[in-house]
Amino acid sequence: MQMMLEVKQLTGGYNPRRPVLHEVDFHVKPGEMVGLIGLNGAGKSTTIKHILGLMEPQQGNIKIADVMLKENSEKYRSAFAYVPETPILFDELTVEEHLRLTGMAYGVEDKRYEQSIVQLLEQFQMTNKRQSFASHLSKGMKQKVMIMNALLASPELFIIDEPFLGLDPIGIRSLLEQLVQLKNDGAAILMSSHILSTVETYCDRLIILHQGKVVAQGTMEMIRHKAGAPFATANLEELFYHFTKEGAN
Ligand SMILES: Nc1ncnc2c1ncn2[C@@H]1O[C@H](COP(=O)(O)OP(=O)(O)OP(=O)(O)O)[C@@H](O)[C@H]1O
Repeated sequence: MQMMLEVKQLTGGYNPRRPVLHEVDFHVKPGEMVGLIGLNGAGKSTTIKHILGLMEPQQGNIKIADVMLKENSEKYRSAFAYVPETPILFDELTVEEHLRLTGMAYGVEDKRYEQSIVQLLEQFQMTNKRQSFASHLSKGMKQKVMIMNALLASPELFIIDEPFLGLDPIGIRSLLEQLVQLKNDGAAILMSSHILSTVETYCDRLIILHQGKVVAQGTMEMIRHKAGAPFATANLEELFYHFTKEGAN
């Protein structure tokens, strides 16, 4: 099966003499939700910045939809939508204007646009905020606008950074339902989160980053196997602790 996202032997960071990431290697296929987890400072956001093309790999390469950014930036960029941890909106635009902009940027047809935004606004309990300016929204509502924009764009790959923090329980459930639907329809999803129970329940595979290295990856079964016999029935939190405790690797 074609890889939607391929990160190959990625070494990178903010200073060429002191890389933050060391030969990070993983992929996400269509129809898969993959969780990227690690302690504070493990390198999750740095990995995501490289994938977004905001940072240049020092070694290795990244492909989205089979192309590197430098080979075909339009194909690379239009294949994914990114939901950042901290919402980034235009204060002077309304919720609907944000959605309209996304619809235009991703070429969403008028008919699908109308149907989608009515559904999204309802699912995320934002119908009565349709005409509100972004500056008048709460933090969680801003996060919902970012998520609705990504869902409206409906790309082949979603990159979602710590999506649950600002959301209320209904928002979390709506997001998870939508992600499962998208995945079942063939989308690839890379999600970074500290909420391990949710990651364990929803992700098909996991990548555990520790001090800029992948210390374990695969299905829960594969990660349990790697941890050894005492972890045969361990949950993700126990496995996470095992692989990220001081000096684990
Ligand atoms: N702008 C920056 N300049 C220099 N170093 C940075 C910068 N941003 C992050 N770092 C360093 O890179 C390392 C990885 O940080 P990163 O933000 O990728 O971690 P993270 O896994 O996303 O953590 P968290 O769970 O806290 O969000 C840390 O040592 C951090 O200090």
